[in-house]
Formats: sequence, structure tokens, C-alpha cells
Amino acid sequence: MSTSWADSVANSQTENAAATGSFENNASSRAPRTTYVPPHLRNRPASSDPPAASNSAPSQAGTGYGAPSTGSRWNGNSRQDFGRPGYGSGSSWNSSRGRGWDRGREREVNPFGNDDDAEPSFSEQENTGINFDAYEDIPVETSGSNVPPPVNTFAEIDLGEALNQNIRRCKYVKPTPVQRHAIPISLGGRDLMACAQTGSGKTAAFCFPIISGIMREPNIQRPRGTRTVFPLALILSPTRELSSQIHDEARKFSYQTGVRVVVAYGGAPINQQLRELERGVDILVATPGRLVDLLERARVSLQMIRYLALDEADRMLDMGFEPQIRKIVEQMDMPPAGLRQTMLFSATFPREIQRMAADFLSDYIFLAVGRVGSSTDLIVQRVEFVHEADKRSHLMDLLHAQKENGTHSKQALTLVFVETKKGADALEYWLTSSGFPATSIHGDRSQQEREYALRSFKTGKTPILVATDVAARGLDIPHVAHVINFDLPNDIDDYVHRIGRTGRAGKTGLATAFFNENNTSLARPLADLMQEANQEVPAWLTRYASRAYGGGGRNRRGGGRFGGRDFRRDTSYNRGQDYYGGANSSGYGAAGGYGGAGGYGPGVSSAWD
Ligand SMILES: Nc1ncnc2c1ncn2[C@@H]1O[C@H](COP(=O)(O)OP(=O)(O)OP(=O)(O)O)[C@@H](O)[C@H]1O
Repeated sequence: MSTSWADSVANSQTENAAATGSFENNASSRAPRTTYVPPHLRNRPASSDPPAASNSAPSQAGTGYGAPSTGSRWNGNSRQDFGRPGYGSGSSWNSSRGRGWDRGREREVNPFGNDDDAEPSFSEQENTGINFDAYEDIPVETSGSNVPPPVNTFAEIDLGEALNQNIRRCKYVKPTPVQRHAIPISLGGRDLMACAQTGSGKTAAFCFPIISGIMREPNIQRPRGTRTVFPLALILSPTRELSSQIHDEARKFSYQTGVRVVVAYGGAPINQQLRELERGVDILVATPGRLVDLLERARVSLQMIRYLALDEADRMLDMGFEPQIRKIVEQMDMPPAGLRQTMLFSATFPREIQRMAADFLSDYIFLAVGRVGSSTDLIVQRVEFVHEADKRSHLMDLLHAQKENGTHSKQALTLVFVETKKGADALEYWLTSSGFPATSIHGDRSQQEREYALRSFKTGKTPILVATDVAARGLDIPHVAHVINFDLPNDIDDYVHRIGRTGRAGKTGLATAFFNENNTSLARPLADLMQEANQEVPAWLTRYASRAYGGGGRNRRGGGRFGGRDFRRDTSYNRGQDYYGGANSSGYGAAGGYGGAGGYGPGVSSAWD
């Protein structure tokens, strides 16, 4: 690019919710004690009996699960009109959820600080600076049957006044593209696999429908008289820091709604988390390992789960996490797909992961905002050929130039990715001994050290953070101006997530990668990715790319614009099957104009928003 990296940097910038209803039903429905019942399955109703259900709506015959009043899949109503003002139960908002929340709410810590009195209307409030123009031309594709149409404004969606107020407090003026599409789909009670670029607002896209859905069910009765807690929603994420961040966001969104959010992750004292859980939990945000621990201790039951969200879903379903996720979702007491609403979100969705993810979903809608696994063109990507031995001095040059430009501050943080924990320690040591204010985050550091490092980085105390992939996904750190891939990852998807720590929410950012002979398998996917994002691809990288074959993950996604897409459209998968519902298709978006020769089936919509 003609822009120098320095120029680019300069330009960038959770009261007791225990049920008040009776527990007799549930107690009597326990499995007889003549047979051994493992702790985690105690309190679970016999399969023919429904668990304690919402007293606001009758149970749906035959489902065996409670039926919320939301017009979602639990009450058997059509959800086509749900979520829009004037439809269905949209007006039955509850200022109190009837579970003693009013008392708790008085004690609720204000996650916005002290400025919650400010309630500007959507039109009056200030824009936070998000450059929505950056999203104008973004391609959007949906597939599946009866896809609910997108919305243009938050005002079009009946999320409830308390949630709307929090959206205003967050200074979100209008929904981002993924929110425009995903929120109506989720409010429609549909399962969703959503792929949208890094930093495009996916957290709110799954939090808003969950909070709104729970707010509509004021009097859900949950078992009492047990130390086991029964959350209604579960949000899983792969790292402690990301779970913590989602918890912070969800607490803002749920402030004064009566919906209580609790977080549980490893490395932190479990007793404190248990105490928080005992005070009541509607939405549990967790990492898989700590959740399995809580389930095995029978301190959490998943039998009341209505909403399951997997953030960074492709990572959650890859080899590292899949067994734990299968255990949580399939082998404990969670209602099966179809009886819970499942939402999978990520910026990348390799085809084989999509195939596996389908096991967790029922009649789902696939949503892609931007090409699957693409990077955002808000990020200026540079790749430089740097031999292993020269990496440190090259990094030093970059950092010195940055310092001289005054872009080495709280307002311009630099994130340096390395491949190993040892490498992270060594580079941090070398940087600090060379006079650069650096810290590091990786899996061998204690949780306290990890949290301290992240805080120190965010506040600008140490504006350089050396990190392994533990910081690659989901972290939303304002002012990360420069991401340096000191060591490139082996998989292009990891690269996409790493560079996505900058260029977020419509802001611009810079990503520099050090490439050498050790990275040849990444040459082709990297060159393709850069080209698609309108980046300048160095001639030497093109040469490496033309010599390389396969590797790096790109071939798993397929090529072309929108590459990868909904795997259900693979001919081999689709043969003899009608995944798009034929006559069930609403026809919405069928006129998207993108199909044609592309072979889109009925119900597949596509649009350039
Ligand atoms: N409608 C909106 N208006 C303005 N800012 C928004 C809006 N929605 C989200 N944001 C902000 O955009 C930033 C990125 O959002 P978020 O962290 O949810 O991105 P993401 O898509 O989950 O990214 P990643 O793929 O890296 O996990 C956050 O700071 C968030 O507060």
C-alpha cells in the first residue's frame, strides 16, 4: 500500500433470582433413588415429565420442556411477526420479573458508571465514532427456510424498553450489519449459524435476543431447595478473558432488566463463582472446562436452558474443545436441539466445522456478513520478508519508528503475536530490557498475571503486549492500532482473528506480518486473503503462493467471493435432500439477485446491503 505503516497508525484510532414457585413438581419427578443417578443428572425430571415450567405459558404438549411466552419455539406460535412492535406478545414487557428482582435491582452495580441518567433518544445521542459507511457495501448472504427479514434500526425491533435504554447508554445508534440480520432471526426463535467479520458487533447480536427473550418470561419457575442453579441461557467462549469480556458486555445490556448474568471460568477461585451463582443466574457465561467442573459438582444444571450461544464457534468445535462441548451439549441434561435455541457465531467457519456444528442445530439459518473468513478492509495489511534471525531487529525498527511518530501510547497500542509461550516470555524480556514498555499474555501465566497484563495494556501503561493465540479471538481492546505477526500462525483463520484485534467497529487499523521460509504453506491463503481485502500483495509473496499447494486452511473454505458459504449447499452434502424447505420457503430474499448460475436453492437469499 502506498500508506506507510506509521501514517496508518496515526490515522487509526450481574439478587437472588431463585424461583418463587414451588419445587414439588420437580422433586416428585426425580428419578427413583433405587438406581444410581450421577450428581449432575439429579434434579433432572424423568423424561416423561416436564420440568418446572414458566407459569406464564402452558407447556408445549410433547416437548417435555417449559414453554416461555415469547411466541418462540416453546409456545408453538408462528414467530414470523415476532420482534416487531405491535405484534404478538410484544407489548407485555415486565418491569419486574417477579422473582424478587426489584430488591436486587436496587443493589445492582451500574456497569455504565454514574452516567446512567442520560437517556438520549436514538436520534439525539452522539455517534461513538463508528464508521458505518465502512459497512455500506458489505455482502450479506442468508440461507435456510423462512428467513426473517432484516431491520434497519433498533427502533424497528421490540426488544423492550429497559434493553433499549441500555442500547442508548452504550451509544449504539444503529445496528451493525450482522445485528440487522441476526437479531430478527434470533427473535424469530430460529437457530443460527452466523459468520461476520471481526469487530462487527457479534456479541450484541447474540446477547440482545437472549436478554429480550428472558425479559419476556417473567415468572419462570425453577427448582428450589437445592444448591444446583438452573440458568436459562448459556454462552460459551474459548478463553477466560473473552468470557469475562462477554460478561461485562452482557451486564451492560441487561442492566435494570431483571436479567442476571454470571460468569465462570478457570484459573479464578471457584468459591467466589459459586457464591455468585447461588445469588441467582439467568445467563451463564462460561469457558467449557470450568462449566464441566460445575456440572460434575452438580452446582449447575442445564435442564432449563432455552438459549445456547457459542462465540468463536469454530474454535469451540475444533479438536481442542469438541469433546468438552459435546459433553456439555449432548451428554448432560441440556434440552436437545429443537427444544432450545442455538446460536453459533464466529468470523471464520471452515466447512468441516460447519458440518460438525450442524449436529447442534435444528432447521437453522446460515448468515454470512462479508465473505466467510474474510478480513475487513478496514485493516491495512502489510507482509514483510524477515528471516528468523532478523525478526527482533526488524521489530525494533518498527517500534522505534512508531515511538518517533508519537504513536506509541494509550491511543495506539501494539499487539505482537508469537507462536509459543516460551517465545512470548523471551520477547517480552528482550523488549523490556531494550527499554520498551511491554508485557505478555499466554497460557503459562497465572490468571492473575494474565488479567494484570491485559489491564496494563488496555490502560496504556504497557502499550506493547506480546501474546500467543490466547489473545487472538474476540478481545475488544480499544486503540489497538497495530497488530504484528512476529510469528505467523499455521492457519489462515488464526491470522484473520489475530489481525481482527485492530480495525474494529468501523475504525481502521494496521497489521504487519513477518514472513519467511517457515511460512510457505500460508503463502497462498495469505495472498488470496490480502487480494480479496484489496491489499497490496508483494510480488515475492505471489511467487511463493504460486509454488505452494494447499495448506493454511484456505482450501477448507473453498474459493471465490463469499467462499465457503453455507456448507449445506455442497453438492455432495445436498444430494437427494431439500435443505431449503421448498414450499416452506418464504421467498424472502429469493430475489437477491446473487443466485442465478451460483446454484442457490429456493429460500437462499443474498443481497449487497
Ligand atoms: N450497533 C453498534 N454501534 C456502535 N458500536 C457497536 C455496535 N455494536 C457493537 N459495537 C461495538 O463494536 C465493537 C466490536 O464488537 P464485538 O466485540 O461484539 O465484535 P465481534 O464481531 O464479536 O468481534 P470478534 O470477531 O473479534 O469477536 C465493540 O466495542 C462494541 O461495543
